Amino acid sequence: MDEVKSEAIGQKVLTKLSPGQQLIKIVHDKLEALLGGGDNDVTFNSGKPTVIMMVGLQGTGKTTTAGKLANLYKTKMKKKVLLCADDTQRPAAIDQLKTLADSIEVDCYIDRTGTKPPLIAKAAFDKARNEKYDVLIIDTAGRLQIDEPLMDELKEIQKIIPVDETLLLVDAMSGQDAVNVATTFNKEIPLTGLVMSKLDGDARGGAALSIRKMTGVPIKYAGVGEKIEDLENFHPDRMADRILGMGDVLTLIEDIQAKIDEKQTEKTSRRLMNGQFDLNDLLSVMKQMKKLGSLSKILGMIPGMPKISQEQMDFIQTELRNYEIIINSMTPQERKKPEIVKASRKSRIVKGCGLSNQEINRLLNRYDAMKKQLPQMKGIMQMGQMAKMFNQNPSGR
Ligand SMILES: Nc1nc2c(ncn2[C@@H]2O[C@H](COP(=O)(O)OP(=O)(O)OP(=O)(O)O)[C@@H](O)[C@H]2O)c(=O)[nH]1
Repeated sequence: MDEVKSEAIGQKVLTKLSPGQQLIKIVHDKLEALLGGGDNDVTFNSGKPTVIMMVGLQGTGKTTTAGKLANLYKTKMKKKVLLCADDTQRPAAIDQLKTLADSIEVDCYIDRTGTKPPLIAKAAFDKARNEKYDVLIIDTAGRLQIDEPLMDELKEIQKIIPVDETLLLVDAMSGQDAVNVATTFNKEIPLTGLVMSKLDGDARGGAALSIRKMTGVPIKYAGVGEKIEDLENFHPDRMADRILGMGDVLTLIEDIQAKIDEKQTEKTSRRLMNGQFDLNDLLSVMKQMKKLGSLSKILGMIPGMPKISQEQMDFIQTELRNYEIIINSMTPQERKKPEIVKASRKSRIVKGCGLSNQEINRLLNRYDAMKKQLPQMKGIMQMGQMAKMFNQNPSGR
């Protein structure tokens, strides 16, 4: 399809979206462009082995990923693969790679005689060339932090054998640290690609964006689990989705739009803005939240929200239910002016709602604390307004 035509279709799709969705789509596309670009896969040589060197700090997943790549190239691309255990720092790493190699029936070059890593790499390369392997994957040593001996060793390997791909392992969970590591590695030994490991974890993966931007090096693969088949080619669009939590944001906006009682929300918002907040307002906010589903569902849909355990969630839900029961046992005057609820009123409410004095005190203390946090409360109440604004057509039609 020619570009003009596809652009016209793209515009048509865009104009069908609400302004909020359009905004998210534009940000998404921009993110995708920033994350992608460049060559997103390994290019294989013909007639001589393609040499891939895995580098990175300790525990980032080099050995595991070396095995995963060997498996991918062997099973999906029918390549003859040789692994090289060049991590002489950690003897267990040699056994780890050998076990992985055996499990996928791939050859593994091992030298336990104290030979220096660059010479082991050279011997493995000679074997790969002489025995017509398509790919040689070298698992190098990791360090706790970047140091000179490590860099010298890697530079030496690059000097004595023709390394086609130097892939840096980046742990998605390590955030800004990963950005610093990648930038330093790339300055010392030019990288041809990055592998983000542990993307099956909780990390949103914002580090991928910074690393891509800071180094200009393409992200080629994503590790999505501990098993040998848990490796994917890197998809910038999926990563953009993940960073934005896009599906979730749209669902949240739609849910709010569909379920929130706009008139009630507006009324409560206005009262909040005027600094008026009583127990009737609290009851109304809780009723609106109930309509959106469980609290954990709402919090889970907001990008960047820390995970809350089921136990904590159950506790919060019970507290909210109790507040509702207590407020319903109060007189209209008490709801409007909770500060008048003293000992005798409390014992009447206790009798009415079947809960304890302590629980009533907790509600009143919470109410006091909330009143002090009115500015943030305003923001929450405005979500309903935002949803409305997002779904309006900009031309007003
Ligand atoms: N969940 C998850 N775990 C991973 C992933 N990749 C690697 N791991 C785990 O991370 C841990 C460290 O992986 P290794 O492959 O031993 O790391 P390394 O970089 O070779 O470590 P050193 O040899 O000490 O430098 C292991 O427990 C792996 O199973 C991934 O994509 N997801």
